[in-house]
Amino acid sequence: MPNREQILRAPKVLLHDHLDGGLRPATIVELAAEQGYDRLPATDPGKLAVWFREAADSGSLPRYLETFAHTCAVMQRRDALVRVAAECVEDLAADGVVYAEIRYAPEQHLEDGLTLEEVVEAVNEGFREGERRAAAAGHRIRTAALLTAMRHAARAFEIAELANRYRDRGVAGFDIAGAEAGFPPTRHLDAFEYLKRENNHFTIHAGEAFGLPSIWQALQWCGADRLGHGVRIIDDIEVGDDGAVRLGRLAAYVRDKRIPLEMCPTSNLQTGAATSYGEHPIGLLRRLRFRVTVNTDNRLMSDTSMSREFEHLVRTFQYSLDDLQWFTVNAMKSAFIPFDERLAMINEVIKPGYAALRSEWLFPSVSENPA
Ligand SMILES: O=c1[nH]cnc2c1ncn2[C@@H]1O[C@H](CO)[C@@H](O)[C@H]1O
Ligand SMILES: [Zn+2]
Repeated sequence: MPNREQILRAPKVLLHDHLDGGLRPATIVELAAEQGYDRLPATDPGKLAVWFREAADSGSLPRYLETFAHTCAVMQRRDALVRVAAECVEDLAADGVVYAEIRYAPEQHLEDGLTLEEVVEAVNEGFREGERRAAAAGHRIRTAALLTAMRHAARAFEIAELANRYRDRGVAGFDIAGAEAGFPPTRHLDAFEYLKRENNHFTIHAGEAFGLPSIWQALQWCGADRLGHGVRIIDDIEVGDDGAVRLGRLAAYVRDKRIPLEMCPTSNLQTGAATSYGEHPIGLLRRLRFRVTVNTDNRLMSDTSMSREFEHLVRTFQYSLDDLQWFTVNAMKSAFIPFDERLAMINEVIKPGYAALRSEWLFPSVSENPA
């Protein structure tokens, strides 16, 4: 089993990470002070970090989502967006992430007068700055934005157009997020149909706080390329007492068509979508060879990172470096950047990275961690 330090150095790919769910606590405190935002639940970064984790640990998605009011509050100005985006990339790179798609909802950053375009450009600038700083610190990382529309709102078409306008300028695709129950994906069918006509890519948060009908709509009505979470697909899988597995039609479709599942184990424990790491559907889905990927969702609210998600899985399911490589290659195959770039990432970055880790035992006296 890989140890913590090897997991940190293993190349990792992250497809599902919210920009407004990953701020550094100290940055929130500083931005709030600069901007005169006085509603933070704590002004000590350590206490604020604990507050986010505990408040998000609510067992309900709507209550989990309330915590974003404080992060979005300090992300209304250009310089704040640039800073948060740059720090996000630095943090991911320091954690060994080599490719990340980071999402956010531009419509949530307009309160101080920025336009949708200004929001996208500020975040893009921050991502590029973060990539440069990471490289200077010895970490190579490539990042792209996904533009999210909020499912309770009515701006999905406009945000889809925005994503399309910036598709060769830092934006790799589109997403919808927010409370799931009561807001089915078909509410935004016009946006998805538009993106399909434009040959663009999108993922949909589905099967997290609501079950199979949400997944079915996301795939069969909306045509999602990937599923955000998708954990409830487990409801369409039967495991008999003898261990025999039977897939329903929808689960079989998801597996047969290699639909990527953006799974976020820790986030699911907080929102009540799963009860423990051991019981999390990711174990069975990986065994059945669904196209499972591992993600952070919200690093701040879940007090997590890609390495920590991997560590939990390694501890729970005894995963090896081969398993971690499998998740990572799955994620890279499922990314929204062009095929030749994904392939080169797999062959030139990911596989050699894991091969180097796997061969360390051959050189015990030079290995950084001989145990
Ligand atoms: O797990 C999730 N499920 C649904 N919506 C989410 C989740 N995490 C974050 N957001 C929502 O996405 C917005 C844009 O990033 C966040 O502001 C939050 O409201
Ligand atoms: Zn999410």
